[in-house]
Amino acid sequence: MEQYKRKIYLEDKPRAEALEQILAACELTPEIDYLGTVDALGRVTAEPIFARVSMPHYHASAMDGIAVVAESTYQAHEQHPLFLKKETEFCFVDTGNAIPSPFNAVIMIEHVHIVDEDTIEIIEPATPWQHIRPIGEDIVQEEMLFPQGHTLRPADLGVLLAAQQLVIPVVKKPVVTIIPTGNELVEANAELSSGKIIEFNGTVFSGFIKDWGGEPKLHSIVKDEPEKIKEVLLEAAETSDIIVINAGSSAGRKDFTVHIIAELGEVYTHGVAARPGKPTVLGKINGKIVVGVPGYPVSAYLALEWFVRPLVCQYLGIPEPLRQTVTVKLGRRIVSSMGAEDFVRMNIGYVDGQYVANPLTRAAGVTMSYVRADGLLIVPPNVIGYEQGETAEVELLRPLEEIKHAIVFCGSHDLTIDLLSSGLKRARTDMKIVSSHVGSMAGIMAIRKGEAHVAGIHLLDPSTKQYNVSYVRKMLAGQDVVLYPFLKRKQGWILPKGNPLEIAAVTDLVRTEANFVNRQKGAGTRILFDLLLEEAGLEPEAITGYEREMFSHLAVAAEVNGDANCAGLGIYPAAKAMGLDFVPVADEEYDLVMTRSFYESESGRQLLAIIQSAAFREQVEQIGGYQVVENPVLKCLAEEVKS
Ligand SMILES: Nc1nc2c(c(=O)[nH]1)N[C@H]1C(S)=C(S)[C@@H](COP(=O)(O)OP(=O)(O)OC[C@H]3O[C@@H](n4cnc5c(N)ncnc54)[C@H](O)[C@@H]3O)O[C@H]1N2
Ligand code: MOO
Repeated sequence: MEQYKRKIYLEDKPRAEALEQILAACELTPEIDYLGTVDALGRVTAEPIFARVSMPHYHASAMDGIAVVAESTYQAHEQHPLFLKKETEFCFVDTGNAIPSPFNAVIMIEHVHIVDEDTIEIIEPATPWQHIRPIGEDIVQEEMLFPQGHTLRPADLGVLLAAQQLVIPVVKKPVVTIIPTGNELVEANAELSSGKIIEFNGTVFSGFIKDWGGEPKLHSIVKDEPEKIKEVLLEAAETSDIIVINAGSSAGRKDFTVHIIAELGEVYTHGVAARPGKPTVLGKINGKIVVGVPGYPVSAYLALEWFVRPLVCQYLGIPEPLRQTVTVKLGRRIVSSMGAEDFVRMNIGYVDGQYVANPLTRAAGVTMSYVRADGLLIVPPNVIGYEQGETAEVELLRPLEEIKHAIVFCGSHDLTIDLLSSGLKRARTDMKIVSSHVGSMAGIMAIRKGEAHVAGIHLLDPSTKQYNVSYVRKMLAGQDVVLYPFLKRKQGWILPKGNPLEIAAVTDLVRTEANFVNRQKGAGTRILFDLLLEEAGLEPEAITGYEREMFSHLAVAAEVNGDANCAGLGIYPAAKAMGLDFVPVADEEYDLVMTRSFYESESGRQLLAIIQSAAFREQVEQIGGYQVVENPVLKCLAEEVKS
């Protein structure tokens, strides 16, 4: 599209300034919907609402018993029981009954002695209006029940019905048209080919907009054709209150969102000083605000929250909801760029009485990091970051209670952890495992720094040929931890189907110049590979791809799957999962190192009970290449490590 030049340099406008501009530029006057009360849940009142009748609207008995004239009972006393005659001096009433005149008090049936059908005896006087709900005790006719701008909750609907308000003026939900654009986008059920991307941002945006009180209208995918995009934008400006156009916001050859908005209306901002989400476009077409959010999902979700949520709230006349925050200790150093805000997705664990948070990947295309995140650390523009161990405030994306009950699992990746996780969730709906796959060494370090409850490790000591024990004794010396034997699993060569290069030993990698896929430093598999090299008298330089590091067994298998000249080292189930060949090299011991306080805690006991259950063992052994250690005896006791 020759008429539109690439825009290479974006602005760095402070987010608050960009927002202020569009809030001021938004010309919408909220409209009113009149809804039946029963349909008004979650809606925002457009006007103050007053009671049409009182509740109760008559004097009502608050108890089961008898109605009396209080003044005529004053003589009653234990020594001078008073006898009352039915109809003239008392009448029976039940809770909720109207109190007939001239009665003005109720005595509970438990305090009444029934002498015969027409006579009762009381031994205590009643005070005027006791156990009577007077007219308007709850709601007084004409009182204001709710101001405008109130979001109606279930109990609010009860009040409205009781006050005979049957039609409620609520603010119309602002209609937000969402326009996904891109030639590469396809529907989720399409046949996939390289370069095609499933359109899912639109559905996520719709969900957010519903949650915020708007009415999403998801347009079908629009191709990168300026004329088509213009047509859709102009139509959306007619039929909706706010427009969200997705992608085409940065510097690509077909990123012309900004030019089209400028042509059809005006652009206020292209580029905000916040990451991810920087290449956001803010403008207006025919009186309607257009928010051009970047394509990368995480950037898009944040940009939507920064700019679309405030527009929806302004329209509805409600404040923006604030997230709960928690103070955390940072498990890792956080680096941020000066002059821009950084939104860092964080995992939070509750370990040894404090919240510890670690950053997840900052890649804007990794949706799972947003899905897994417990919170967002927002680094202000004038802060270049935080040191490890510093405290910081994190906005929560989940309830704190949920975070508090999570078992923080660190260390080497193993497929059985997912089984353990679902087993735990089945046994205890309030508990879960949060795992991060950082490798065995980093797992031990996390235990040492009090950032995790459990770490899965498989570290072979080349000198003793023994797994894990020497590492725990050395790296966790002086700490209150135990080493729990968990699994035996097969490690071996992960190879393309049919093993075309006929690899069976490390020397074969050199002979065939196979493309090796390594694991990251500190991973148990990496240590095993280095030992194999050493035993064969080889240097890392002899291996093609020694520097190519993957962070999990499955990632290694996925690499091998795509390349007939490839080879990796990893566990059998990863090879099996991808239909690859496997040549066993070692039986390794995958153990769990945990703080003693966790081992002895209720959560720890629960976790070990699942590990030792027959059902779990069966599930694990079915995968193949695994054996759960039966009747395990702790390999390392806290006392040994401590001394
Ligand atoms: N040379 C530069 N390149 C890029 C820059 C830059 O400043 N200079 N910014 C990067 C950043 S940061 C972001 S964020 C993205 C924004 O890209 P666009 O808004 O132009 O989006 P696309 O390129 O069309 O898409 C990017 C990516 O997003 C995913 N995507 C897009 N639409 C959808 C959808 N409807 N559903 C799901 N996923 C979607 C998809 O993975 C696309 O590949 O630009 C960087 N580049
Ligand atoms: O701004 Mo991009 O949105 O950093 O990923």
